[in-house]
Amino acid sequence: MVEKPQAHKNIPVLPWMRKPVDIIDFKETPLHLLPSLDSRLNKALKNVHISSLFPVQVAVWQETIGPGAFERDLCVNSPTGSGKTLAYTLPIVQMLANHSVKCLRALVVLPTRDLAVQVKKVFDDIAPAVGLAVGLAVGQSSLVDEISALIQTPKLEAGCCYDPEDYGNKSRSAVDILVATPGRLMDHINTTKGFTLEHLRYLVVDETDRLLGEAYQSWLPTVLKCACSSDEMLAPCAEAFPPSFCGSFKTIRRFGVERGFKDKAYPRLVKMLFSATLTRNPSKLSLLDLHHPVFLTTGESRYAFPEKLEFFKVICESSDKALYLLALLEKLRGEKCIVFTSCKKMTHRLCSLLKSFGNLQMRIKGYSSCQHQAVRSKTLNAFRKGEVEVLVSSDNLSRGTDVEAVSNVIIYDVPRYVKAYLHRAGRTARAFQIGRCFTLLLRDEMKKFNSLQRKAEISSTVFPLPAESIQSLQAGYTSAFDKLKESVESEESRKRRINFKTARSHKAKAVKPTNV
Ligand SMILES: Nc1ncnc2c1ncn2[C@@H]1O[C@H](COP(=O)(O)OP(=O)(O)OP(=O)(O)O)[C@@H](O)[C@H]1O
Repeated sequence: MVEKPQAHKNIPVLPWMRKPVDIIDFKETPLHLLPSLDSRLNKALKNVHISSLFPVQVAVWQETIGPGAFERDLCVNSPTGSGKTLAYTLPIVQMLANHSVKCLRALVVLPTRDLAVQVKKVFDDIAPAVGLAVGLAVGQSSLVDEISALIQTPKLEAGCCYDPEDYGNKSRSAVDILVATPGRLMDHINTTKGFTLEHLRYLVVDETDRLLGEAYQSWLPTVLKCACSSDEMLAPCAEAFPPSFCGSFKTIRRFGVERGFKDKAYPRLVKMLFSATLTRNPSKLSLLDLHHPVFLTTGESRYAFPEKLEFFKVICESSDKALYLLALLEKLRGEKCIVFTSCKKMTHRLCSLLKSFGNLQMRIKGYSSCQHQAVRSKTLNAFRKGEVEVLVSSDNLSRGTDVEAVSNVIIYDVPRYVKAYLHRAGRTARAFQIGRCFTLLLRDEMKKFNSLQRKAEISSTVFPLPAESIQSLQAGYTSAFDKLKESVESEESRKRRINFKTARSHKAKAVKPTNV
């Protein structure tokens, strides 16, 4: 393996990040040439039409199952849509394939519920083939239902008396692998009887930069504390927490030797980090207490985009930006598109405008954090099935979401940061397919956009929209815009009325005499 020096020496990075393994040196490999692949997994992969592994998957396989054999923690930075999910699910499932006793050995943490559901599906494609059960802790169902899916309690026999304490201690994990969001994971750690991380061997932090960017009730130090024995626990942040930090939950990591590391008698907790924009911030990475980490990245650029992604820009005036979007959507009719806006308010307004434009016969839906989770999941499913052609969203959908056959991403509002641009653009051209990213640009945004392109090391060409196609939409657009104005005004006056009523009732309560 050739270890290439990193190009960006001016960015302060940890020493091990300066000598990455380049994923470009790995080639797509047919399953039958993959060393040591369990034949049951080979079959399961073929059942879901996977006949070869992508380069990042081969690179991770080499570090985990091959000569590297999980000796070091892994930090993987690989473009959007390059197959990072299977890169970690496959080695974990292969490693756990021969365990007959059920206990929670692998934990995957993701920032959102939809992403966790998506990753669980990838595990579900392969894990049952080797007898492994996969659980989901995301708050999709009630806590009680979730607990009964995750924890096995001993069957009670009629006529016998049970000590409730003893009964609770006999509860054990019903799953080998758990995919979770941080909030629900913390609920189980703090309150679920029988839920334990003491057997944990693999911890995956997917979308690492996003998860490390937000504290989410200190989920990371808690997980590390619960999963590592007290003498192994080295995370610097752990000392900041009092002994009662994990509530009634205590972890004594067992000394059952499955695979010793160096002179240690217990299996090490292997940590794997994955992102298309992996953080290089030493203080953030230090929170993970990584063990001789190996850094796998693609090429020498700080930001790598999918190979077959093409970039276009549409230049317009602020007064008719939405009109240009309409003309562009007309042009892309019949192809799946995601339109990215700057915020949920914009998503809502743009979506209303597009819907009230009568001539555009396309199924358009909005996806935003204003909506209930069930509504969002339903919308996403409809988009996956092709029942919705255009999805309008803010950054809620930009990370990790994998929808097949999205041909175009349209960036309606230019984001400030390259990372945000990269994740949005990466919803297309996935799995080495072709895709197009269009950016709508006002003239005075050109300078800012050029600087973003320089940082991202990409360039875009102007996408021509003929003047006639714009003019033909003008009348319909003006009437849709008027309708939108009316609905925004009525919505705002309704909000004002509600606020006024609420304030009046608060005031009335405040002056009510207390006669107790
Ligand atoms: N070996 C493979 N053969 C065929 N398709 C694959 C293979 N591996 C992954 N895919 C498909 O590629 C798509 C992208 O994979 P995945 O979602 O894991 O990408 P990712 O690198 O995690 O992207 P992001 O950074 O956006 O989260 C998925 O639809 C997946 O089914």
